[in-house]
Amino acid sequence: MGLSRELVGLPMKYISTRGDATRRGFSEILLEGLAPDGGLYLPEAYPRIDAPTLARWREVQATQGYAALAFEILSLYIDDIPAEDLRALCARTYTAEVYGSDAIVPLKPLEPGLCLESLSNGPTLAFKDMAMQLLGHLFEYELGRRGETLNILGATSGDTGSAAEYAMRGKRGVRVFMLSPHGRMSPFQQAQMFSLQDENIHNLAVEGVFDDAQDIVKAVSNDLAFKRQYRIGTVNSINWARLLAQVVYYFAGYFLATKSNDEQVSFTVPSGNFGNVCAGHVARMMGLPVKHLVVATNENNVLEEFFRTGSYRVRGSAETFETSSPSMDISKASNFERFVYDLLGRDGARTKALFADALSREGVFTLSAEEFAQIGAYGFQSGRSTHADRLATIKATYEGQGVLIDTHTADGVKVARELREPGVPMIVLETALPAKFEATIAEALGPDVHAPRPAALADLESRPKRFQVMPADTARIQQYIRDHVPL
Ligand SMILES: Cc1ncc(COP(=O)(O)O)c(C=O)c1O
Ligand SMILES: N[C@@H](CCOP(=O)(O)O)C(=O)O
Repeated sequence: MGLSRELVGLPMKYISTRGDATRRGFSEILLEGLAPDGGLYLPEAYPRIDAPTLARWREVQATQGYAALAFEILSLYIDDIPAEDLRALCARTYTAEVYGSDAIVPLKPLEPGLCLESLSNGPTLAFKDMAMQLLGHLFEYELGRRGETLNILGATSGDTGSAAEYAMRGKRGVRVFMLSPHGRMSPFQQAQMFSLQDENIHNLAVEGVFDDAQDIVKAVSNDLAFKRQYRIGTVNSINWARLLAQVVYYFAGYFLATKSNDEQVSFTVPSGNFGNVCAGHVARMMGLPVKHLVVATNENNVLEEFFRTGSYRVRGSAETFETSSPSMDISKASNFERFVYDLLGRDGARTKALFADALSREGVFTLSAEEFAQIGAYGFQSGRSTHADRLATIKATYEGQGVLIDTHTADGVKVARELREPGVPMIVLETALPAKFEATIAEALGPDVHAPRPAALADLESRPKRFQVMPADTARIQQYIRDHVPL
């Protein structure tokens, strides 16, 4: 596939998926988010892990823990932060105190050959904390070093928002403007965000779906004059640092599920914006022995359809269903562009033609037969799950294995059970905890089963809320930012 490089100590630089070949360092793209040509940043080439390195990393995880493994992986991609500082940032981020156990991402067996990787034991009970906590420390470090401030503009369908706000609370020099789809998140998710009273946190509930909010984030990021004047940064997975942090738990999960590096595993990833599974793609490109990356969607099945047909057909707001796995109610997977860029042999002009031209003109693009034939080499498979599947899976997993799972993880487990193969362990990423989606848990299991929640969140939904409803209008959001950012 020709997209990797050997570990020979070359400087690590980043380029855009849309053809801007300007080589930028990590710290620059950390604060920048989207590339100036509207593309997404990727490393010039993926570092390729040889067998001795993989063996050493297995040992590092077993003897020194997750933070040390994170440092090993991150240091291949970040060479403009001194190694000792980066090591300290990893150690400060990945602690048992924040993630509930020394293992940080323990595996939970479901049945022979099938397990969950627990990614949702951080402060906001979703996998977003795995990367967002690191991002909070990285932003604070880099802004402190430069003596600058940053105004983060984000979009959330339920979990990125609270993870970002919890990670950025009290961080020097950082303000957060978080757009969410008004009325479409669970009561717990809304309360997690809207109950925050911090001055530097602004919750803007947009009249629209997640994709409308994400479109606004991209439009603002593409207004380069505004972006520079108001120092706009991003925390969505369009920011490469988010993805990079997520690469680590694919390695960690692999080491926990296997005894030797000769074994292969597959991962099933409940998917929406394609950030999580794209991190798995990066891990696989680095040489992690992953057989399949299974993309599990809910009824909003744009991605499942793509991997089945080669056509990427985004849906408008009216066609985006409101489901019981609301964080995956996404019809334009912004991160998907990174994978397609790799699939097209890193042809920036073709990627731009598909994403900037065809998609905005017609709302759809279809790969050529030759391009579609390449997908198998990248290990992707896909499946879809519905509300009835979620209820049945939550019930079967609770009654059969005594494990209570959330609605998004249920989408993953349903698809994993369909696609797993004998002899290849299947790891399903647990992307949230059931406490966030109580109504559907009650629908699946009856009113007597309660999802446990941390004592500190017992009264969450009854706390006073601070948020503002706004139209899905880029100019109005920009005006709100002008009104709240001193120049
Ligand atoms: C609980 C949960 N599961 C799955 C997803 C989908 O992940 P991704 O957007 O990285 O595909 C999200 C949102 O991103 C989420 O919050
Ligand atoms: N599901 C996400 C949507 C945003 O995804 P991101 O990974 O790009 O931040 C959410 O819960 O907000």
